[in-house]
Parts: sequence; structure tokens; C-alpha cells
Amino acid sequence: MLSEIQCSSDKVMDTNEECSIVLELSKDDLFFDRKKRLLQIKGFSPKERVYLRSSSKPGWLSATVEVLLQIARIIQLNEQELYFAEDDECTSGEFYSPRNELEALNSIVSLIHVSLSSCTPTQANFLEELQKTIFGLISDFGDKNSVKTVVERDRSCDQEKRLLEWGEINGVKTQLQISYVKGAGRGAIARKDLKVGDIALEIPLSIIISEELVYETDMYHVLKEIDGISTETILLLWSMREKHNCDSKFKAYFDTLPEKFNTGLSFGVDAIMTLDGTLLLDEIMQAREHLHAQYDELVPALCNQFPEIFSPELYTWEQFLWACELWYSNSMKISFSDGKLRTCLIPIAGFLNHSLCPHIMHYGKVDNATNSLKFCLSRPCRSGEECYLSYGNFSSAHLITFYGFLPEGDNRFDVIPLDIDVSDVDSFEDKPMSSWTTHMVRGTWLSNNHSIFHYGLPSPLLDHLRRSQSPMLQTKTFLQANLENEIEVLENLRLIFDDMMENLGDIDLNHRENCGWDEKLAIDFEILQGRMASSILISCNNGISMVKTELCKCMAEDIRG
Ligand SMILES: C[S@@+](CC[C@H](N)C(=O)[O-])C[C@H]1O[C@@H](n2cnc3c(N)ncnc32)[C@H](O)[C@@H]1O
Repeated sequence: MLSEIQCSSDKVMDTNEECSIVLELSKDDLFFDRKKRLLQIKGFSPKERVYLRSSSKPGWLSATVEVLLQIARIIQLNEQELYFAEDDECTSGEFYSPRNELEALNSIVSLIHVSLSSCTPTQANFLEELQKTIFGLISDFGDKNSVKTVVERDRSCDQEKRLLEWGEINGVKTQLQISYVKGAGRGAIARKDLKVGDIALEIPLSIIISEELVYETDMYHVLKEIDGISTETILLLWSMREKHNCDSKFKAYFDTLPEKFNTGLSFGVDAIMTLDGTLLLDEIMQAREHLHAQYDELVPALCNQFPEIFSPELYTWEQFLWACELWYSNSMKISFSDGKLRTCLIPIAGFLNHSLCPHIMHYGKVDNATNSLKFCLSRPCRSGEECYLSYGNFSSAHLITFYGFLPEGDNRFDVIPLDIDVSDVDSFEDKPMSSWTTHMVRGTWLSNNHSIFHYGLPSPLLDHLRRSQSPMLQTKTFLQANLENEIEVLENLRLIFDDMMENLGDIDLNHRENCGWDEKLAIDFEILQGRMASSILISCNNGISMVKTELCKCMAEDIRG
């Protein structure tokens, strides 16, 4: 979903020879205090004016870009990225996440765009040079972080082509064609080179499936009388019947939908057993229980009372699960011109696959002027390349449960939440920075700071554990009591992850080759969680030895002293 660009440009043009761009952290930002602190650590204020110097000075461009990017990255951090953001000086070229980097670079592009609308020709030269550099950085970043798609040219896409033709008759404008891609079903491939800001796909409102459609049906008169029924459930029940309607306006769309979705919701018994000891097991079991309860409460009664509307052979548990998987894996939340957020199915856009480094990041708002939904690029996509969307900042457990895949690459939203009571310790501290209400860890290979007092582990967690262990100590100092406290903190953390590794058990990779799709996914998740847990154990162990070395030095000095 579109997050407001929080940088603003005052468009202050200082002289004819130079100009400046203002990056400002919005006072309304939910994490204003934390971001302000991070900015200050790096030597910036929440409202920073960056001057674009004369191009005759060598190196002005890269120095300016570096400053702009450091500030924009912090402004664009989301809550989880902020939790893991290291509060030490960040080395240049470091980034927080692909999402954050693309947001930061695109926010600078927007500022340049605004400034270009009211500047002198000399200033325009600076700005255009800067813009070219930022576009170059976006393109390089995409190249480095993208996953190569293999298009399966031998598989026919006749139904998909029919849907595209139907869409174009109804006003769809697209720069994408649909093909099968290895490991992900169908995907959308760029027909020509597309640049930042280009519209890859434009879908008119008239072919978007949303709640309004159901209001016109006989089904709605029955469903609206049910207390507390959500519009999502109404849509789900509607799609179970509409799928079989030969006269449906959306027949071409329903014809392209798979008979089976293969998400975590339809994992078989063996896959579920494999998940024992993983975080994914809870996620899948909770979701399945919820859906079973919903079905049992609603559907048999509807079939009994209104069999002419809810025909029992169309409203089986299997068909209900199919519809749930359809809506979970293919729907998008769209903001309409009346300000309402609606969950919708969007024909053709539904072929866009997810990537951790997507081309399209913002697509959730109807354009009032054109009455359509536009999918614009935040990074370039070359002709023949698969064009990816961001489904959201989801963990791999969520993506497997509701979408049925594990994304390639480092997913920075894969965290292990820790069940730690934060109430008593942080409440007596009046430091705003200590008030995280939940704590978590992630693979420590993602951290750049493995030195003493950091160990690749998140600072908010370590600070919390230090304080709860010994509230009165001055932490992060080389005093004996503090170092002893530090060792206890790391040993306690190590215990949690020793247990986790034990519960995960051994993984049989040879067995994986002969498994079905669901067991394969379950094993891959187990491997991922094991990798995360073992990286944390390594960090704890390395940390303990580092601290013990310091402790020995400290005690030796005491003896000498
Ligand atoms: C909105 S649909 C995208 C089109 C879909 N590939 C198809 O053939 O209909 C979402 C589904 O695509 C697949 N998918 C999306 N992104 C993927 C990825 N990065 N890797 C593997 N499968 C992916 C998953 O099956 C997911 O449930």
C-alpha cells in the first residue's frame, strides 16, 4: 500500500548557481522520536537542507547523493526495519532492506521532480544530473538484488491470452504479457523496456471484482441479514457460485484460475508433521481452525435454508477452501475515491508475482481522473524480464500459509518473535527509545555489527535483557559487573535457541527430493528457521567468548591494581 512520501521539498533556490533540497521527517510519523534519534546519531536533523553544489567541484554529486540517501533511508524505515536498524554510524553503501532502499531512492526522485517544476535553467542542470544518478542507482540496485526468471516458452497460455483480449476490449492498458515462469505458475513479462514511473498496467474500475457486485445479487438479500458477516466472507461465498456461472461477466477471469491453489492452508498430514517445532505450524493451524469454524457455522445452514441460492454441491468444504485460497493469494486492498478500502480481485493484475525487490510497490489507490488502477514502476524492467509486485512486508511463514511459496533471497521480514514480558522492566524507564512492546530476532548474517555489545543481535532486545537482568547497571561498559551481566544475557538467549534447534530436529535433505509440493515447502521452511536459529547461537557463542576475554583482562587489571 502507498505510504505517503514523507520528504518534502521547500524548493528553495538559493542563488542562480546552486539550489537545495529539503528532506523532512514528518511530525506525524508514528516513529518520529526513534527516527529523529537515528538521524541525529548520523549527524542530521529531522529537517535537513542539502545543497546541490556547482558541478565544477569534483565529487559533488556522489557526496550529495550519499547524504540524501542516508537521510531518506531513515525517513522511510518501517517499524520492523527500525527495530533492527543499528544505531552506530552506518558505513556508506549500506542499506536497511530492498524495500527501504527503493522507497528512499524513489522519494528523492519525487523531490527532484517537484523542484524541477520551478527552477532556473542552471538549477535544472544540477537537478537533472542528480536525477540521472539516482535513476542509475535504482537500476543498479535492482540488477544486484533481482531474481532471474526462467520463462517456460513451451507452455501455452491460451486462456490467459483470452483474458488479456477481454481486458483490452474493456479498457485495460498493458505493457505486460503473460507466460508460465519456472516455479511460480504464470507471471507478467515486460513487452518492452520500462522505466521508473512508467505505467506497466492500467485496470479500469469496471473490471475490478469488489463488494458492489454482490449487492446486485439474490445472495446479498440473504447474507445481509446475518449478524456480523464480513464483506470478505460475502465475496468468498459469491465467488464459489460465480466460478460456475457460464454467463458471468468475469468468465474469462474465472477460466484462468487454477483448480488447486497449493497454499499452506491445504498442506497434507505429512507436511504438517514435518512442521513440528516450527513457527509455521502455529500459523497454518490457527488459520485452518479459523476457516473450519467459519465454514461449519455458516455454510451448512445456508445450504439447508436456501438450497436454491447455496446449492450444496457448490458449497462443499473443498470449494470453500478453494475460495479462501483464491482470496488470500490473489486479492488486493484498494483505496477507492470515496475513501473506502475494499478487498478486490483484479483480473490480469492477478498474474503479477511477488518479489523481495519488486518493480511495482505502490498500486493501491484508484486514480480519480481516469477511474482506473495504475501499476507504476519504482524500478526499471527490461523487455523480456518478469515484472514483480510487492504483496506486502510479509514473513516467509505468512507467504507459505496464504500464498504457498517461499521467496528467493534474504527476506528481512523473517523474524522469530520472543515471548518476553516487557511490562515491568521498560515501564520504569522513562527513555522513549526503550519502549518496544515486542521483541524479536532475525538471522544475524543480516547485521553488519558483530562487535562486543552488539553480536549481530538487535539493540532493543539486548538493552531490554540487560535492564531486566540488572536494572541498576550502567550497560555497555567494560566494568566487571557489567561484563558478567552481559554473559548472563547471552547465555539466557542461547538457552532459548538451543531449545529451538532441538525441537526442529534433524533435516533429511535426501528425503526432500521425493516429496510432494507441500512437504518440500515444509522442509524448506524448517531449513530456514534452523539457519536463523543457528546464526543466533553462533552470535551468542562468539559474544560470550568476546565478553569473557574482556572480563579476564578486567580481572587481571584489578589484580595488578
Ligand atoms: C497473485 S497470484 C500470481 C500469479 C500466479 N503465479 C498464477 O499463476 O496465477 C499469487 C500466486 O503466485 C505464486 N507466486 C507469487 N510470487 C511467487 C514467487 N516469488 N515465487 C513462487 N510463487 C509465487 C504463488 O502461488 C501465489 O499464491
